[in-house]
Formats: sequence, C-alpha cells, structure tokens
Amino acid sequence: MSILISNVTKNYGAKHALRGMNLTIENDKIYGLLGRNGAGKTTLMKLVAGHDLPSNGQITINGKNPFNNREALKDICYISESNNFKKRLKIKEVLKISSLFYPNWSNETALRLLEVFQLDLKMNTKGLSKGMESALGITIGLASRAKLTIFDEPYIGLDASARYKFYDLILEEFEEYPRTFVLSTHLIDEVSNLFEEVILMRSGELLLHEQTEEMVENSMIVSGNREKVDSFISGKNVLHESTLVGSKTVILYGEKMDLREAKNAGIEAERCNIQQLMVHLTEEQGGKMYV
Ligand SMILES: Nc1ncnc2c1ncn2[C@@H]1O[C@H](COP(=O)(O)OP(=O)(O)OP(=O)(O)O)[C@@H](O)[C@H]1O
Repeated sequence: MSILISNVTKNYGAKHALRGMNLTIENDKIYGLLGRNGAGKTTLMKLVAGHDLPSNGQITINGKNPFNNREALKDICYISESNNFKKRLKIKEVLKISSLFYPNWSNETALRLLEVFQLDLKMNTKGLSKGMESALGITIGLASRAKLTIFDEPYIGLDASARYKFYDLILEEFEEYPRTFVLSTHLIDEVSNLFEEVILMRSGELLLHEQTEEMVENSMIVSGNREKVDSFISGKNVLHESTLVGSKTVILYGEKMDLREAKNAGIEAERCNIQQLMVHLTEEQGGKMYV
C-alpha cells in the first residue's frame, strides 16, 4: 500500500489548517503523529481517511484519491477520539457492520478484545461511558486488520491500565499481522517506545519526519558549569536553555550528537526523550524546519 501526501493544503475559511504537507507513509510501520493542539494532526488524518478533500494538493492511496472511494477505504480504519459509532446500536451490530466493511476483519480478535475491555455484545452504544466507547473504538481498529489503521487520541476516558493494555495489543497485533499504524497522541511518554518513526507537525506544517532512534540520537541535554556549557554549545543548534546559579542546562538538536564529546569537555550529557523533543522543537515559532 502506498500513501502519498503531496503538497497538501487545507483551509477552513481563513484558517490554514494544513500548509504544503508532503509526506509518504510506508508499509508495516508504527508512526507517531505528534504536535501541539491545533497543529493539524486530525485534519491530516481525516484527509488520508477520505473523510474530506484537501483545498489544494493531492492524497493518493495506491494511486487513488481516497475521498468517497469505497474500494480504497476498505484498507483504512480511522478511529477518532469520539463519535465513531451511531448511537443506538448494539455492540454486536457494530461488529457485524465492521466485519462486512473490512475484508481482513478478525472476529476472533474482536471477541477477545471485548473480553479484555469487559464489554458485552448486548450493550448498546448509547449507554457506553467515555472509556467504554474508546475501548470499543480500539477493538474495531485492531480487529479491522486494515492495512492502514489510524488512531486519533483513542484513549479518552480510558484508565492507565486499559491504556497500557491497548499499547500491548497494538504491538502484539503488529507482530502477528504486520501493517501500518498511525497513532496521534499527547501521552507521548506512555507510547513513544512503540513508534518506529515520528511525524511532528507545527502550525499546519511538517516540522520533522524521522526514525525515532535517529531523533533521539540527534538530541542531547548538557548541563554543568556555565562557561563550559556555553563554550560547548557554541555553533550548535540550541532548542532550550535554563540557568540556575552558576550552572546551565541546554537542550541541543542536530546531526548525531556525540555524548562523549560533551563528557570530554567536562559536562554532563544525556539523550532527550521524545516528549521533551516534541515540546522544545515545537516551541520555536517561525523557527527551523527539520525536513
Ligand atoms: N471544521 C473546522 N472548521 C474550522 N476550523 C477547523 C476545523 N477543523 C479544524 N480546524 C482548525 O484547524 C486547525 C487544526 O486543527 P486540528 O484539529 O487538525 O489540530 P490537531 O493537531 O488535531 O489538534 P489537537 O491536538 O488539539 O486535537 C485548528 O486551528 C482548528 O481550529
């Protein structure tokens, strides 16, 4: 399956939700789609899932426009944070409808997940709590076995233990039936170990698209004596700095940051995590782009 996003712009009136997005989504990878509130993540995912049309540019799934294209949409399951199901359907009916739509649907997976999340086939979607509705969304997303499954913050109302179950289930499914997952989340610390690649958006633009490992290796937090730190960071790309009495802490981002080089300069150095990088990379308004 080839998913190409070429120079895509999406405007809502005067609001530019997406501007000139270029992105290729490859087969059999787990992507983290990250960015601050309003960065354009949901807009992008809805376009890929064929729910809407770009204002400009093109999205193609195997060469075809996904908008209103039933054939292309069989391979895409988009689960958003809420309103995934018509109210007043029994869970049993939701499963039936989904099984008719998705060609690779696994009823066995669906029934197992309902049990994991303590949902009952006879329950009505109208009476579900927020957490139960999320659990049903996750069940449909995973049981669909769609070639591309998009989860847009699907955890509203889920407690921590149910969320960790969800993360384990994604990995389990991915290992058994490799396919592409795109996960948009603000709970980055919880889930970033799942991401093979990170897509980071800022103000409707693609700020960075990188392998997770590479992204971490391009980062460094240095701290220590202020003069030593200042001398070390000279000429490097600084994302953030803070000073406390005589000591300074700086977050750097650039090509292959060498921890030994910092340690040899007499300062402490470690890698950043994805959450810290997302916060500081998106802070630089009007700053650099990393694609
Ligand atoms: N239907 C709409 N009408 C008008 N503006 C919209 C519409 N949908 C999105 N927007 C605007 O487009 C921008 C991007 O919104 P989007 O929902 O894609 O962001 P997001 O990255 O998913 O945010 P969040 O993390 O808060 O869910 C925002 O400024 C939002 O207000």
